[in-house]
Amino acid sequence: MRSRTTFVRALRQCLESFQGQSARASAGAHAGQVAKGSAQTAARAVEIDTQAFPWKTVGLAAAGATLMAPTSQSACAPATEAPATSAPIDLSHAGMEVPKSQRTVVFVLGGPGSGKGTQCAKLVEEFGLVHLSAGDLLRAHMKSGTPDGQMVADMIKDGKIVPSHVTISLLDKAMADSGRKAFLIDGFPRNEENRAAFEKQTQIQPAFILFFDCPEKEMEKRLLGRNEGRSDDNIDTIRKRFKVFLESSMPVINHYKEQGKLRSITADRPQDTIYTEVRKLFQEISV
Ligand SMILES: Nc1ncnc2c1ncn2[C@@H]1O[C@H](COP(=O)(O)OP(=O)(O)OP(=O)(O)O)[C@@H](O)[C@H]1O
Ligand SMILES: Nc1ccn([C@@H]2O[C@H](COP(=O)(O)O)[C@@H](O)[C@H]2O)c(=O)n1
Repeated sequence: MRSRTTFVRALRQCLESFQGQSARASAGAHAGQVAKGSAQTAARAVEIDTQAFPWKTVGLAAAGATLMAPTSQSACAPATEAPATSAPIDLSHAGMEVPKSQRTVVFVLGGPGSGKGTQCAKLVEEFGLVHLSAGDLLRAHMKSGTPDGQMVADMIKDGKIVPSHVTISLLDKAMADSGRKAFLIDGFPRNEENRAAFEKQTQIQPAFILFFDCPEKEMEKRLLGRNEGRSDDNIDTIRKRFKVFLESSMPVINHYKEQGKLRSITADRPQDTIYTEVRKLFQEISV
């Protein structure tokens, strides 16, 4: 089983290999923006470029980071605007696949509208982790014209959980395409089937689970006010999603609680107050 120590080691390795550079890769986050919400942003999850920013932040950020990718550049494009540096370059950022055994994952869970995507965007901004939202990847997939796209669209509209093999394939591909090692996986695993299939297929155990604990009333208010044109942000589907969360996702959260891996955050507070607590979890492991 992969431990917290392993997570720290992986992050340190990244840190060491990226001194002098900062980077950021995200499933849907521009700096300072909320990560969720559109197929376009999800598509960016797998578009990582190798251009380097000057060193900006400390800790995991340094570990991290590749830039948000301009869509015209391939993952293997040379670092045309990189500042001069004698620091070693991690080839994982140049399009080479990182071995699955070196991947480190934090699952980000919580009810619909609990603020997972919002807080992930802040973590991406500060720590440079790769944010992969399962929902965003599925929404992009449903628009991709593939044969199961309509099935995924119907299931999302109905608040149902898409078969694990579809979601895991998308996550696995996004992880591989990123060329990176440390991931925030948001909205996954949603049920026991998701959890067991991910472990079996990837052999990855999460470092820990970041859980946003939020009352339904508050989540409902947020979802109804989100206004991103999502097919499932209507009161009928929202109620179905709450039911699925209680019946299918809570057992997964309880499983990780029993394993001592749950880091629970009270989520019906202002975003910045929440983030102050969230970031400490990641600072702890970056020192
Ligand atoms: N702490 C907060 N207080 C008030 N509103 C918030 C807070 N955090 C997020 N929001 C808002 O609530 C809405 C839902 O947030 P977000 O998309 O981050 O939730 P989520 O858990 O990722 O949802 P989903 O699982 O449905 O994708 C957004 O409009 C966001 O701006
Ligand atoms: N592991 C998952 C994650 C999501 N879905 C489907 O997507 C919908 C939206 O998810 P968000 O995390 O963006 O709220 C969700 O209601 C499911 O229909 C899934 O099937 N499996």
